[in-house]
Amino acid sequence: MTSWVRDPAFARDQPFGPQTLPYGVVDAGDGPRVAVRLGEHALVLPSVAHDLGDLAPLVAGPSLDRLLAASRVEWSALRARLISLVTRSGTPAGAQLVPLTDVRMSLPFTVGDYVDFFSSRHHAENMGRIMRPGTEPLQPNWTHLPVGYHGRAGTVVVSGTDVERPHGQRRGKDGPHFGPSGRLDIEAEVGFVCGGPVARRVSTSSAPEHIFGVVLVNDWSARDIQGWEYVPLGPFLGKSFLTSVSAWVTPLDALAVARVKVPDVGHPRMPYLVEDSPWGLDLRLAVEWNDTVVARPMFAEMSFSCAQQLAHMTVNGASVRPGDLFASGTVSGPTQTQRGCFMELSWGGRDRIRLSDGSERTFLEDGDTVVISATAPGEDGSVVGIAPVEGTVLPAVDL
Ligand SMILES: O=C(O)/C=C/C(=O)CC(=O)CC(=O)O
Ligand SMILES: [Ca+2]
Ligand SMILES: [Mg+2]
Repeated sequence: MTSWVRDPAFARDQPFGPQTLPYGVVDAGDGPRVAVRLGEHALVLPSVAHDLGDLAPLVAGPSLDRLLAASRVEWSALRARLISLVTRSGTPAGAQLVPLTDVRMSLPFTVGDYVDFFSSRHHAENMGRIMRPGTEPLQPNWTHLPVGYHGRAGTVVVSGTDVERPHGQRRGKDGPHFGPSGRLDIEAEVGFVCGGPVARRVSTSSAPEHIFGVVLVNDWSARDIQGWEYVPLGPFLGKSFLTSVSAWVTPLDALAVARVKVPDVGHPRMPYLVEDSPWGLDLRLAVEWNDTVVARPMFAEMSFSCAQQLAHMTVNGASVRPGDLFASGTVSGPTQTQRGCFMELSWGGRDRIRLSDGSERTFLEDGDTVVISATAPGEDGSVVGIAPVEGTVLPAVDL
């Protein structure tokens, strides 16, 4: 039986086949509406409200906020209903299936609190070697807890938003200078979108009740601003100017087959960080710089899982609520071509990175475009996609 959806990209061997079904918010000229991605099309969900029955109100609003505020039971029920709807042969009455080229995407949910972790051992060690030569690359806390900082939720934007080069202070030989960043960088990360009931002290085993799904994150970073400002309190203006996320949220349910154990850290984890079932994820990222793939970071290398990060974030009594977003930290692997930022790829600006047009780079130039994409293994040999996150650098404004 073939599906009523006629789109060659809506196939199980393609990232956005019926095994994925990510949610986003599209505007096809009649305002923002919740949709599910089918290959290179968006199915506008209010148009099939009749088939969604009692679950239709979850996707009736202008964002994913109501869906996020529901529960894992409802998320799984809606997904099951959608799978049967998009794989049947008969077109549902009223179904509005729009090519992605005809819609404008918006930020799919209202971002609550935003946290950025630092859970790649390779990234942490490389940054230590580059930024703090001659010292131990890992701080003594690193293997014991997922190091992180609270970021700026209000500057999280949807994929496709331009990135204006930020101004700021940086270190100079004769004291600090002010001006446009000369070391604008990316950070390829995986973001976890929270949902479900407001909760505190979330255990690793109940973390999936509070994690709706996954996006890709580009944590744009101005290394010169960061290097001058961030001791001892951590990143501030060097990262708060913009953080980009995918336009589509891949449900955690789509990643069941991709679950893997996180690597050992060399000693037992504290009890609140022990997992009774593994929540590492085998996501394979690709970083494209002006059409050249410059890195293929492996998320399975991350030393702390999303469940451990959420457990840690709430163990002190802090609450998590729908719309909160936490990012994994830059995803870097052990090899040179698995590094998730240009600071590492160029080793602090020492080495030049060659692009396919023959040009060379260390950090971002005005007009450059970066696209981060990812896939994961799905059921029965299928492939699950995490929608790409893309941005183009604009020159700094005149101040
Ligand atoms: O180790 C450093 O000096 C700096 C590290 C970062 O900038 C990384 C950060 O923002 C967290 C992460 O993405 O892993
Ligand atoms: Ca980061
Ligand atoms: Mg940022």
